[in-house]
Amino acid sequence: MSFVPVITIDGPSASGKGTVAQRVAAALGFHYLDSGALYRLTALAAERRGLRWRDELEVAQLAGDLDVVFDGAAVLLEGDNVTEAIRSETVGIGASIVAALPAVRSALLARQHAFAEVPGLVADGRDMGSVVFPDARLKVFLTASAEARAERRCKQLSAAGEQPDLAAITADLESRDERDRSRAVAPLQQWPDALLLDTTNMGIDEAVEQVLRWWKDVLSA
Ligand SMILES: Nc1ncnc2c1ncn2[C@@H]1O[C@H](COP(=O)(O)OP(=O)(O)O)[C@@H](O)[C@H]1O
Ligand SMILES: Nc1ccn([C@H]2C[C@H](O)[C@@H](COP(=O)(O)OP(=O)(O)O)O2)c(=O)n1
Repeated sequence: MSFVPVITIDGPSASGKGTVAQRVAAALGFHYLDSGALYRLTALAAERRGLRWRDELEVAQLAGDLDVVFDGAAVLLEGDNVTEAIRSETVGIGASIVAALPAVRSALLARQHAFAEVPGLVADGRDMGSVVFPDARLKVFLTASAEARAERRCKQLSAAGEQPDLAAITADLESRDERDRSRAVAPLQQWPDALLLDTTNMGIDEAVEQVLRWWKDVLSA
């Protein structure tokens, strides 16, 4: 696996990881892994089966057996198009809850490794550089202030036809970040080998350009 070049982009919710990772992947012709989608799919599948998000063994078994197809931008769960359903705030909270269960994380590991194919992979999440792809050639920790992230999430939800409440979104982001940071397994953290990219006052283009510059540096080192 390690001969496939991997770029990891980890960071808190709504920092722009997915947007930047997809743009970098497109620029380099690399594959893209949205690892958060796997936790979101697990949470949604559990809800649909009537399981509680904290039932570790049942949810882990479900995660291991997930029938998922990533078809371009579309995501199918057991043949059902859930592209929008997995993006709701409720499913995001569920994802953060199931993601704290060690057996669920193990059940999703092989599926994530399978994304590392030639010519390369850009993977975004919380533990891409620390646990899933520790040998990645470039590791980025992408963040922004809680205010900037809450505003971005609100705009994103409005564009999707929801009517978000800024105060509720801010509270939700903060409690999700806290859960993701304080869990025992694979906590969200900026590890020493990751380069910090704070996009509080930076546009998407600039963030993408910075990652591509770092990648050039890696290749020429
Ligand atoms: N640097 C940036 N400046 C302004 N908005 C951004 C920036 N990066 C991302 N966004 C916007 O913020 C929202 C959340 O980005 P997303 O990539 O979904 O974040 P994450 O994957 O970290 O949750 C998107 O609507 C995206 O267009
Ligand atoms: N590699 C990952 C990716 C996501 N998670 C968990 C933690 C997050 O709260 C949820 C949802 O992740 P996702 O990246 O889709 O969430 P955001 O779009 O950043 O809000 O899943 C994780 O624990 N490890």
